[in-house]
Amino acid sequence: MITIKNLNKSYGKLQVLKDVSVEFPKGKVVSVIGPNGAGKTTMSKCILGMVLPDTGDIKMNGESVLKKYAYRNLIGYMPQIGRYPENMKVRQVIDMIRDIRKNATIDDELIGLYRLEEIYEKRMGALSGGTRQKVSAALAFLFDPQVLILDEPTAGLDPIAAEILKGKILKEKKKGKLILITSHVMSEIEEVADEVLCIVDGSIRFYQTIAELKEQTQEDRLSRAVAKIMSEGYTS
Ligand SMILES: Nc1ncnc2c1ncn2[C@@H]1O[C@H](COP(=O)(O)OP(=O)(O)OP(=O)(O)O)[C@@H](O)[C@H]1O
Repeated sequence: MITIKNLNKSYGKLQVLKDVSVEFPKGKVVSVIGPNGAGKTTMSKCILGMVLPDTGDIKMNGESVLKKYAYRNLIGYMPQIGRYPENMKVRQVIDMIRDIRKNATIDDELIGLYRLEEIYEKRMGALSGGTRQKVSAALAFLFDPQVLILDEPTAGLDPIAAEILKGKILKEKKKGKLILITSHVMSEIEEVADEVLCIVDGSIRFYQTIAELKEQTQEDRLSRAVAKIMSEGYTS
């Protein structure tokens, strides 16, 4: 569904992505892991067209996305930190985004599950960090996109809100969507993801299913399997 080929990106002298090639199939939840600063968000932003790679290509459903725009309608994005006009009310933000895509199919399930209507008249600037995350999650899923890119989606969410989001992720996966999740929480990845892509220092360290990782390391917990691979220098 998304194919990345020989992607390179530098910021000044710092090479953040080094010849990254990977293929993400539909109907999977892929967790993107790796140390802080490894290049995970930069890769996501390249897919979204928010960062232009220096070299390489990204294809969605067989077509290059570089310097194109229409494909973005197929992707829902939840950023690590959602930035909104502080003075706008929650209702105004949601209406504004809806207005941009008048003819799109609407999936407002998360608006209901998070009871966002109850805070519609609050200003974005007055929301707690977790509530702001709920708005970001609701917006990411709002247009029923084929692909979801979620950057540390449960960071800051309370346990109930996090469960609701995990449930939603699994529900959308069943519909054949591709969901990429950046996360540092291994227990959570284990609950929702099928595959793990590990990026270290701008390069892919491994891309395997959770079952393969456990089998290869003979560990039954993902956190231990990943720790073992990282410390013992396994590659695949
Ligand atoms: N706009 C930018 N200008 C300059 N350097 C940047 C920019 N965006 C990211 N970087 C640098 O690129 C590197 C990779 O950043 P990126 O955000 O992709 O990492 P990450 O793997 O998502 O990290 P984290 O787990 O901390 O979110 C970091 O060293 C970061 O400082």
